[in-house]
Amino acid sequence: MEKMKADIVEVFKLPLEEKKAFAQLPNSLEGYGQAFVVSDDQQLDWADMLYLVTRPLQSRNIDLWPAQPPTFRDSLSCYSMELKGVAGTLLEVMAKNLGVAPEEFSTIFQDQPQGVRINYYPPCPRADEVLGLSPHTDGSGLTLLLQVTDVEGLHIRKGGNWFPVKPLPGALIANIGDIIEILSNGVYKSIEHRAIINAKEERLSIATFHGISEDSVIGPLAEIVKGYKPKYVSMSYREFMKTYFSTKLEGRRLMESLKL
Ligand SMILES: O=C(O)CCC(=O)C(=O)O
Ligand SMILES: [Fe+2]
Repeated sequence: MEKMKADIVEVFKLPLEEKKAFAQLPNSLEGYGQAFVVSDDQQLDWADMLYLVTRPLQSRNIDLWPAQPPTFRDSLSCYSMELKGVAGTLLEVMAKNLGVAPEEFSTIFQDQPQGVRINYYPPCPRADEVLGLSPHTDGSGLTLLLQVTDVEGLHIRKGGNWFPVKPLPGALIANIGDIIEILSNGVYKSIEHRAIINAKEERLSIATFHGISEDSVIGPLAEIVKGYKPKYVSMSYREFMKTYFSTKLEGRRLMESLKL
């Protein structure tokens, strides 16, 4: 964890010319760039990011993994493996809580697809006028978030109010994503969150998204719905992701639109 943190700080210190070597390609989310640009006229968030697919292993696009600092690729591989373990354990516990057969959950989360997004928020003297990351819920199953520095910035929304989440050394924050909310028929709720900017200090965070296998269908699990009414529409994972990425981040609007 510490090695990953140290290396990622170095990556964002690289001169722009070097960062361009792993820049996002057109129509791709992977690489270095800006978060969630879906239209030319939207107001942009005050952040740069580096998004890399880490699992399944054959999906890795190593050319986009920064080659500097020299330990970065190893640190990320190792971090990815450790977090896969943590996510797997949490998913098992959630399946148990939901009364779902562990096999059913493990089939959906087979191979544990995983993507890592490193967010870099530069300081801004007019910090109160820009947002680091607009309010949103994650399109993942489960997100494990690491705040790299001790600069505060993450807020979660509960009962209409925003609450800051203080960075704790060595701690990961587990955020439920939209997919678990749908699969659990709303028993687990995906958490609305945002990131704010600091006037003087930069901030870095690493969000590790755990998704489901590409061919899955997302919908409330039959074992959970039983005699009750499903609360969400079912759709293919591909269709869900297409909808997620073509919608501007806007709190829980997408999730509300998927409710029956
Ligand atoms: O920077 C943060 O603390 C939040 C990042 C986040 O929500 C995301 O990458 O989805
Ligand atoms: Fe998020």
